[in-house]
Amino acid sequence: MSTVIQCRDVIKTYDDKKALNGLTLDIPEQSIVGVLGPNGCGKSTFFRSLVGLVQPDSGVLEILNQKPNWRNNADIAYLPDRARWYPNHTVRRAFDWAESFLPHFIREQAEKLADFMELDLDLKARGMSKGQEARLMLILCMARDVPVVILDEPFSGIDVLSREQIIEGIIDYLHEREQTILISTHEIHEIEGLFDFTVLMDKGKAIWTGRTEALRAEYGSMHQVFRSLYKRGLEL
Ligand SMILES: Nc1ncnc2c1ncn2[C@@H]1O[C@H](COP(=O)(O)OP(=O)(O)OP(=O)(O)O)[C@@H](O)[C@H]1O
Repeated sequence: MSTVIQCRDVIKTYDDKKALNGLTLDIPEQSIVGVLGPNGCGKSTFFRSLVGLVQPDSGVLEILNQKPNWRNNADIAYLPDRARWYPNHTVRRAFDWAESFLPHFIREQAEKLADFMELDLDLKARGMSKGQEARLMLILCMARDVPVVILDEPFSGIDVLSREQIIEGIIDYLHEREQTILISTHEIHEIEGLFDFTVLMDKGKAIWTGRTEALRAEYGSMHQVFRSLYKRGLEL
């Protein structure tokens, strides 16, 4: 299977802190990838590097067979952590904006997802709960027909019941599409069934990468995975 992302010995230092400390991994195309690890292990820095928002100090990083650059960002949907929407815009206006400015945005798909996630098109961002705003941001990425979707903690702020409902629905939706989807999350126990492929990070490195079924076969439950692989215990 061909790879869509390749990283070799990528290092990124902030002041004297190594956010990425020799990150090496390959991500196969058309897979749903969980990028997991404790707070501060470098997940967001990895994602920001993939869209060119962060320049690594050294190492090799390629996405869609190119170094990250603004031109191939048209083919990547990226949801940053802590993303917010313009307070005065309704969901409908956000979709108008996305239709004009986001390459490969499919409005019909966005409206289907909004309906499915019970997000009223007339709701303004300033009147939204944290969870409703998180749904809007998720839809703006998921409604794009691009080869790579990168979601940095897309479920934070969404309550457990809604999260389960949304996740169940998007499993079918995602498996119908020929995209590579990277998702970082701390909600591991609820969504581990979603991932074909898992990257476990710690201290700026990938400490395990591979098919999720191989991870389970090697370690058992995700709980056991984290007990075995993270000496600091369960911090997710
Ligand atoms: N702009 C920055 N300036 C200084 N340090 C930073 C910056 N961004 C990240 N860091 C540091 O780099 C390390 C990795 O941060 P990063 O946000 O990539 O981790 P993370 O795995 O996404 O964490 P979390 O799960 O808490 O979101 C942390 O120690 C963080 O404090």
